[in-house]
Amino acid sequence: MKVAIGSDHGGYRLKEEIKALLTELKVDNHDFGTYTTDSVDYPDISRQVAESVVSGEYERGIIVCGTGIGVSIAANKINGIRAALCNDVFSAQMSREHNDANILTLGERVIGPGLARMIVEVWLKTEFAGGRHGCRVDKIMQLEKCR
Ligand SMILES: O=C(CO)[C@H](O)[C@H](O)[C@H](O)COP(=O)(O)O
Repeated sequence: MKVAIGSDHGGYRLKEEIKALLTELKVDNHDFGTYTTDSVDYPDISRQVAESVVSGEYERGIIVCGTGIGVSIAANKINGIRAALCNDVFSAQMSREHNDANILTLGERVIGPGLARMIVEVWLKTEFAGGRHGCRVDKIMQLEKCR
């Protein structure tokens, strides 16, 4: 699996931790920045990661900001993206099983690196369950046509 990752300054340290985890897990990944703790605008990073997932270059994306909220809102503006803010393991599992989330967002100012690692591992390994959830995800994607 190829994974795109990114963060703003508020998520930079946790993004680096996740990058190390992906390398440990031998998951092919690309870091879209930011590369320092200097202040940047999270929609710019969200857009780059989201577009790389929609284009098919990367299968999934992981984006970190201070809370995980801003990057999630921004990523969900891109057609084809289902970004889920998961600051707990159960939500991470359900976001894959029920929602087929293709982007995970996390908040560095909310959770610690240990929990974040567990969330990322579960999110990467959990498959979409399909069935009744498939119809619901299809209905979500149809909402894009209303834009
Ligand atoms: O977008 C966010 C909140 O929804 C993120 O937490 C940002 O990282 C945060 O807003 C950045 O805030 P800062 O005061 O500019 O560091």
